[in-house]
Amino acid sequence: MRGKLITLEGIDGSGKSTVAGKLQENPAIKAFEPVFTREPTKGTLTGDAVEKAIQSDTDQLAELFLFTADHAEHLAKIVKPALEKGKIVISDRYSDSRYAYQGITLKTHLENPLEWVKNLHRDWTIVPDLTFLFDIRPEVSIQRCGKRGEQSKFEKIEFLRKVREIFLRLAREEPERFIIIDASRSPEYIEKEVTEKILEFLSRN
Ligand SMILES: Nc1ncnc2c1ncn2[C@@H]1O[C@H](COP(=O)(O)OP(=O)(O)OP(=O)(O)O)[C@@H](O)[C@H]1O
Ligand SMILES: Cc1cn([C@H]2C[C@H](O)[C@@H](COP(=O)(O)O)O2)c(=O)[nH]c1=O
Repeated sequence: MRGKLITLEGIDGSGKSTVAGKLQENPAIKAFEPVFTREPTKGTLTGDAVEKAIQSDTDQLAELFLFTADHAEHLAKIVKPALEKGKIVISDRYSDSRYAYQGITLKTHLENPLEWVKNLHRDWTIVPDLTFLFDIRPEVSIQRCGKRGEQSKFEKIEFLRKVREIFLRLAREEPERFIIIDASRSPEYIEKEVTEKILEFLSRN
């Protein structure tokens, strides 16, 4: 039986990686022996290319294709093999990040970048079975990013406000797939809520 793909999404600083780390140590989640992964991938040719691209003023269309190439590699080498073995896969960021972020960065290149990027994926991607959207005001998430000391070119309030709007639109369009999490709560509270929702989902599917 095919496994289940669960994704964590949200703007920079929304707390996805912190909760992903907690889930990896959570006994109730560990019992399912899930595969934890992320996009952009780490330690791969495509993930390294993405890392370099987002640290420089790479053309937005070129950046999209690098993120998308990384997604193809992620599917082929990690996601598909795990799902075919019946495993649960939990990914910290996935395609919805591309739709939300490049749906904004490509406004200078394309008339309707969100639909164009979604169509680019349509015939070959794997749609998640469950997506947690860590929703937070960019004013709060940017403060958190500042505290952790690193600054990516995407960590700008007005940009993240537009990215957040796309994430919320994606969630409205697929209410059966998305669970919106109030990411302003404590990491402990969010871990508990996400764990409960995952266990509930797995008991039904
Ligand atoms: N619920 C929370 N409340 C307060 N601070 C938090 C919370 N979750 C994470 N943080 C802190 O905010 C910063 C960003 O957290 P984290 O890296 O988990 O966010 P993220 O969504 O993965 O960000 P990015 O996508 O940019 O990697 C870290 O310094 C982390 O310690
Ligand atoms: C998968 C993906 C990510 N991004 C952006 C989101 C972040 O600002 C950076 C790096 O992500 P991380 O979680 O901080 O490692 O890249 C994007 O623009 N498009 C994507 O498809």
